[in-house]
Amino acid sequence: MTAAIIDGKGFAATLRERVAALVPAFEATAGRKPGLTVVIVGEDPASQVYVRSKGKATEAAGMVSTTHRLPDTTTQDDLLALVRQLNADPAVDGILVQLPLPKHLDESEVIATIDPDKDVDGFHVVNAGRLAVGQEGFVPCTPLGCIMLLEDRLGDLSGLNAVVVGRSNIVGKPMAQLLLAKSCTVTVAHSRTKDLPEVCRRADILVAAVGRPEMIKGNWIKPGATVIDVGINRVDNGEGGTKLVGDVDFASAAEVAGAITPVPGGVGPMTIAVLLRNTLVSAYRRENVALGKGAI
Ligand SMILES: NC(=O)C1=CN([C@@H]2O[C@H](COP(=O)(O)OP(=O)(O)OC[C@H]3O[C@@H](n4cnc5c(N)ncnc54)[C@H](OP(=O)(O)O)[C@@H]3O)[C@@H](O)[C@H]2O)C=CC1
Ligand SMILES: Nc1nc(=O)c2c([nH]1)NC[C@@H]1CN(c3ccc(C(=O)N[C@@H](CCC(=O)O)C(=O)O)cc3)C=[N+]21
Repeated sequence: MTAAIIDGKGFAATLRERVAALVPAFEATAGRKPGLTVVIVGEDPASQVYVRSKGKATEAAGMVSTTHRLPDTTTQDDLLALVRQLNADPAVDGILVQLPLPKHLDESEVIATIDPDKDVDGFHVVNAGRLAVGQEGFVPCTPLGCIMLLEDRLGDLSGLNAVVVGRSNIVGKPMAQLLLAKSCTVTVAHSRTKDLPEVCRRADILVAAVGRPEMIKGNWIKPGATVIDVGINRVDNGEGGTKLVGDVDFASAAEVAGAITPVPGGVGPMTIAVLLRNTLVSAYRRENVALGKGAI
């Protein structure tokens, strides 16, 4: 069997267009555009690239993008003061503090300081709690993007066996919560899981969010399963350069799976598109402008 390739990049482009199409109605009512502010501390080159592409995508969708670039020497107090200032700024609908932060800064305190109703990353404990109990809030962009791809491909997910490999607060755990909310039977695997290949083989839906290049092999996959590869790993390409690979060994997995996301071009582009979607939703909610259910 050769798996269908799930075109995350194409789906993300369509989602960005749908977001952009909903901006004018907001602007007409609120008298301003939705605004996303990104805060980046330090010079990490990969983070700089992500932040630039977020800024470009935000503007392309007709929203206001603001970026605060802070030096490595920024103190915790400086960063918290900036977050509080953004919380109080009515033109800011979404706040994203790019992670990871330099080691001397306390990420959890920074996230806890963001107004949960501007937390378009969905990382605040209030939003994690809302997701856990099924209340409206913000869902982390990467897992929400994965669910969109899964529902587009499979329709109703109820009753399917889903295995999530990875239990981080930003990907694995919210992914498991979302799959549970869609009535999947969910298993969360991690570094202490016994016989991971066997656990993976039970999955109709396999989500890999591990951070280990090409760890999940084709013979760990149930024939016909849908495989979502969240991993983004930069590795040697054997010719003196680098390339991006996922957490799934794409070549062997594609021979067994029914459908699979590629890296790049799969989940990554969805993360940014959902960030724009969350920012638009935040703007509509904050200004009490009606956004029909299921509009985005
Ligand atoms: N596409 C996108 O937009 C995004 C991609 N990513 C990528 O997704 C991947 C995961 O990210 P993130 O969740 O932040 O990573 P973390 O490092 O926070 O979490 C990794 C998880 O994988 C588990 N794990 C590690 N090694 C193994 C192993 N050998 N067997 C089983 N489980 C293992 C860990 O288990 P334990 O808890 O026991 O330590 C942990 O729960 C990374 O490649 C990252 O770059 C992340 C965010 C967005
Ligand atoms: N507060 C915060 N929120 C985040 O959402 C966040 C973060 N910090 N820190 C870093 C991770 C990682 N992340 C990605 C976004 C887009 C791609 C993406 O677009 N990837 C392209 C390839 C990009 C390339 O070529 O380098 C793809 O997979 O096709 C990947 C990864 C968001 N993150």
